[in-house]
Amino acid sequence: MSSEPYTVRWGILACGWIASVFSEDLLRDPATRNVHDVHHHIQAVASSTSVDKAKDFIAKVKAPSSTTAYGSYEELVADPNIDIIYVATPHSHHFQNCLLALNAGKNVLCEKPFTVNAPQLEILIKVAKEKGVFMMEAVWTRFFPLSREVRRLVAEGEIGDVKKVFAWLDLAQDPEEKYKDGKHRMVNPDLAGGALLDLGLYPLTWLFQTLYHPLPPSSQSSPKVTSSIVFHPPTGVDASNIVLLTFPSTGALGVASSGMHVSNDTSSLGLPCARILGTKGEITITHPAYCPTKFTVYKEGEEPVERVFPIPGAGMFWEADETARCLRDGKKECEVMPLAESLEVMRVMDSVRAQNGFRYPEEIESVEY
Ligand SMILES: NC(=O)C1=CN([C@@H]2O[C@H](COP(=O)(O)OP(=O)(O)OC[C@H]3O[C@@H](n4cnc5c(N)ncnc54)[C@H](OP(=O)(O)O)[C@@H]3O)[C@@H](O)[C@H]2O)C=CC1
Ligand SMILES: O=C1OC[C@@H](O)[C@H](O)[C@H]1O
Repeated sequence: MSSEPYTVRWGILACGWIASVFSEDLLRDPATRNVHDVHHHIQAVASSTSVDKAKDFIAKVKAPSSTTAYGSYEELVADPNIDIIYVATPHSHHFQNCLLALNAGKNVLCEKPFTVNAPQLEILIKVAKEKGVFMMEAVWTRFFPLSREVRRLVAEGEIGDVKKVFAWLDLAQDPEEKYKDGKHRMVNPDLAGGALLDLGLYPLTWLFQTLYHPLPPSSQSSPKVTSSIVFHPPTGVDASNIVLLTFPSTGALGVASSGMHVSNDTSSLGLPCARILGTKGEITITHPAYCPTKFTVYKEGEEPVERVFPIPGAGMFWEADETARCLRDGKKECEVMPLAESLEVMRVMDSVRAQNGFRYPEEIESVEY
């Protein structure tokens, strides 16, 4: 293998909050996280609002002044100097933006949740395969060294057979007051708002990466879903939810909950966001579920073992590094976040919404675009 790092040329689609966090992470020297095999270059940035917004974004994240600024997503996906498009629009727009990029023959890393519903994701997967390009949902949490270590411990039976997992992501946001006009993407049904799609993805990630991902493919069958939702009456999206999953091949149970009214760790006290219960012990992950830095292993008759995993930056670079390795190696998907598993999670969220009579406007549920 060459000793030169493999460089990926990124195209950033949208200039909102997470796009800036991700871009700043791309620009961090990989050596600061002891990564030497891949490197990231921001080739171009596009805003659907204006080219000036893209220019301001480039200046704000301190991307090189040679970075191309576009005033439309169409121009971005047509740029032949881009290897991969990072989609950072609200959930409602992921389907159409990913399709745009895929149809232009571009590889895609799309922010979570992948789409509004599973039928949309099925189409994206089909198109990505037809075009022969790489695609992945940007579930950054899965790529943390902490998550990899937890998956290893679970797979190697450190706490025996995992039979129950409880996971939470409640972030108190006072939506009645803070999002009073109903326009913010957290509560806006036109942007696929609500706790489940935005926050619920993370506790579901903890269930899936401990109760589903470690299983051999022949045992990875769809979980049975039972759920309850409490709505946010001003806009009709879900404010809070509890999802109970039963995994048929192992008989393991998982409870995932998310919401916008209370917090599962109001004062950053190091309270749990997940408890992984096995027949020989437990692993407790500290809040927040999207970027925890600590877990503790408890076993009968043994001192608890606490493990700390610092994040040198925002922590989004680890998913970018893995994406770069996949592109370098010619892979079309990543085994850490396989497309089939994204689809399973999306199907769970579809079931939860169907069980509770929660549908978004037809325009964004549609598979026609
Ligand atoms: N991985 C993580 O930790 C996080 C992931 N996310 C995910 O990232 C996505 C974006 O979230 P976030 O960055 O907070 O959102 P923002 O509202 O800050 O940014 C979204 C951007 O999308 C573009 N956009 C295109 N069409 C629309 C539209 N109709 N309404 C609003 N914006 C539009 C705009 O960029 P422009 O005008 O430049 O085209 C806008 O700035 C979500 O899907 C969310 O789930 C969010 C936060 C954290
Ligand atoms: O992905 C996310 O993680 C952090 C939350 O604050 C944010 O709302 C969500 O989109």
